[in-house]
Amino acid sequence: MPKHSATSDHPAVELTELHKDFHTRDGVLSAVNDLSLTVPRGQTVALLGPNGAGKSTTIDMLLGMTTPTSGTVRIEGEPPRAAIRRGGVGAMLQDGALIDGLTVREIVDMTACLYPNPRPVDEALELAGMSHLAKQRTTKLSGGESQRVRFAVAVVSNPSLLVLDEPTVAMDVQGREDFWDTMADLQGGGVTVLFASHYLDEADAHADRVVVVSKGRILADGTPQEIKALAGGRRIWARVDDPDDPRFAQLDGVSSASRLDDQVLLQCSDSDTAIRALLQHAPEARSIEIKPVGLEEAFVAITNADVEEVSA
Ligand SMILES: Nc1ncnc2c1ncn2[C@@H]1O[C@H](COP(=O)(O)OP(=O)(O)OP(=O)(O)O)[C@@H](O)[C@H]1O
Repeated sequence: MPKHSATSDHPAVELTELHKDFHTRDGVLSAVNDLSLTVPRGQTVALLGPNGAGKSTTIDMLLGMTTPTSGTVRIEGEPPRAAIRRGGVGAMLQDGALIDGLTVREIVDMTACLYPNPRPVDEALELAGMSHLAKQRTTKLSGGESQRVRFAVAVVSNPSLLVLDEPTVAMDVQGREDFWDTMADLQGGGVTVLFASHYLDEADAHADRVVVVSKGRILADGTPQEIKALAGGRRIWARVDDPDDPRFAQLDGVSSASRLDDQVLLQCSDSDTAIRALLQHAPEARSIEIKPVGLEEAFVAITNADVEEVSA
């Protein structure tokens, strides 16, 4: 168990009405806009959003690296710096530089010395799959290996909260699998995880909760299942004689219809009702497929709806 997990009743993360404005040549850019988020201990949260959504800025504020324009950040009831000082937080950042000229072990060892109750260095190297490269100098590492070192650095303080900004970028398929296997062990031990990612399959497979952010605001917040349901649940594809028939969109259980070559694609609010209505309206329908909406499609639908709303 992580050492801080039972010390207080506060949630792992509490972001309250966070705002961050950047003053640029073109005026004030609102990177994070009234963002509030509470993460209970032990939960794994994926922060998803298009480029420039405000994910990294939110993470920077969470880690005390950027001061919010307004709003508050608490980690297990404390300001970020206090939580980090006691070793309660491990972080992997997008551009976290590794000191040149040191070996992998020296870097992890040096980091361990900064904290009161670190994990044994060998264990951190093992968790990151870097034991065999412990003597390697950081300048000789590949992109994926460098990411693993950042992970070893993140876990060596024995944190109860891991904050990871696009953790598996540059990792190959095996590296990603190993990483998530290790994460599963840490999650099983009660560690809270907040990670930003562009890999929606990772969020779907490994997060308890998905928070979709765009233009600094939260657009959707729920389990991967709930987020997928927001985009309309299921879709039906069928070959029909007239895929342009506008009456498909009016069928019971159907929220919208579109043509795909010689098929009609029905976006369903209730796929059971929709399939009955489809067969009644177009008995010739064939090659019928019903598929759930994936997280990727849901993400696109949610963020596109936001663009349309803003430009309307
Ligand atoms: N230091 C800064 N000065 C000015 N603007 C900034 C600064 N840092 C970030 N921004 C702007 O704030 C917005 C949010 O950026 P942020 O890096 O948080 O997005 P992100 O969701 O992490 O994007 P990505 O997925 O591309 O990493 C962007 O428009 C970005 O250009």
